[in-house]
Amino acid sequence: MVAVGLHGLWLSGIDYIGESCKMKEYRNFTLPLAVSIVLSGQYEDDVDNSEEVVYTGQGGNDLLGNKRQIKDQVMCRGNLALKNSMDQDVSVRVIRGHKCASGNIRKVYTYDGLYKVDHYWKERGVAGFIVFKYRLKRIEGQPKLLTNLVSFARQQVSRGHSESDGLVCKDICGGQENLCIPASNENDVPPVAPSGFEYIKSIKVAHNVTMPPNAPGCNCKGKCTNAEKCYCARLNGGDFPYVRQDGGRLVEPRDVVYECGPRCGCGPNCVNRTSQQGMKYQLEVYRTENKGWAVRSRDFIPSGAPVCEYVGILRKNCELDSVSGNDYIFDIDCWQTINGIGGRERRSCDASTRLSNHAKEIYDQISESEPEFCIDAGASGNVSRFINHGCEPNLFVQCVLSSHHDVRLARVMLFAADDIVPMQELTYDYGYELDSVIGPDGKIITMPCYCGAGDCRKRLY
Ligand SMILES: C[S@@+](CC[C@H](N)C(=O)[O-])C[C@H]1O[C@@H](n2cnc3c(N)ncnc32)[C@H](O)[C@@H]1O
Repeated sequence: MVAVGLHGLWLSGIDYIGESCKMKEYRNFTLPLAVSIVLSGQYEDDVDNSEEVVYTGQGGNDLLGNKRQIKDQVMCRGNLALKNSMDQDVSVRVIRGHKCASGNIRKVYTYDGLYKVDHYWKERGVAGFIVFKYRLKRIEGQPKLLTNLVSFARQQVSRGHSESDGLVCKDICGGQENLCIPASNENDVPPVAPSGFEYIKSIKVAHNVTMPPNAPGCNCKGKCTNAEKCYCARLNGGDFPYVRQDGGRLVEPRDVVYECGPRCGCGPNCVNRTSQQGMKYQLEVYRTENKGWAVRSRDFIPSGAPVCEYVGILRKNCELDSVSGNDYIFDIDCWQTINGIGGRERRSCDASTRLSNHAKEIYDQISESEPEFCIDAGASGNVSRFINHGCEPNLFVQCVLSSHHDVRLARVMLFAADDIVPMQELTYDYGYELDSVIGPDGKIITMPCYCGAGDCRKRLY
């Protein structure tokens, strides 16, 4: 917190601008002036109701012993600073410390927004000594406060679901995934559960789509480790796309990731099968105010980790022309992305320069400027069908080839673009070009974006 400038003091819970400050900005203020407080359960007299906090002033507390009040507090330093902030209507940052049950991190801190001190008083605290009390109220119009849902246990929110507010379904996947996926709804009255679709764990292929034969594989045994000898590593440009940390993390986005497949000699735990291991993070579907359903994680997700595959029915795009109103179509546009077609942004690694002969034969057949195939998760899909678009997303789309090498039918994986803290909405960039969606009457269709990002372009398409 000190390093990022959120709270400037290592030990004290009230950070303030002191009386010696000569900066012009504070010329007209009475100093000291509080700028941030940390609520960490240190004071026995603190009351924390999330949006409203009663904060105990500083001093008189046996910080090194049993943390109890051992003498009266005095109206100076941080205590005076909080009073001055109230008198001068200056907002204060509130940071909460959450105890971690395990791991090396003993406490996780969350920045919970700006509050204003609206009242202060003096009273005899629980231990019989004078303490100052400050009532702070959270300023309205800030993003919803999630801290009361968050109880960190080394990068993880409790996996029990019964305590989660608004639980409407214990497991939308009915036990199909490695972990259950609860759904909660605190927005509708009465609170409904997600419906109108069948949960499927893996891709189903439409009857008129023929999957390519299995691609040749590597001769490695057990786990692939030698990038020079491994055929699949060579397809990836001579290295493995994943590092082993946390069970496999993708180092960077690529045009295509070639994973080991059915004809490879390695076993199921090879790092080059990272996207084939199933879901590892506790995801939750929840109802939003204006975007329908959304997905968040109750676990911390490290950058580069696989989150889920976009699963649905693998269909020919030409079949969909007559179908309108399906919000769950994912075009497999890997080839178009590799070639920067239709405004798609090319990625840094150019896989097309290092394709196997087998893959090149397939690529030579592709002349389409529009994707031929898509994944339709309208009627059948997995949790990814609930993930919304974000203009500053925390997931990215990665095409993965594992059993065959035909990019038109690549698997679509979502990976963490950044470290993702628990309870943050998961989003990816849907990649629509503005004005690219045309209605049956030939007119452009637009859709507002409510992702809430600072840089939101305000339209999904
Ligand atoms: C694949 S679905 C995502 C899940 C969807 N919210 C639901 O309730 O099932 C895509 C649809 O969600 C909505 N959506 C996704 N991202 C959005 C955003 N940033 N702003 C507004 N609506 C969004 C749009 O209706 C979009 O067509």
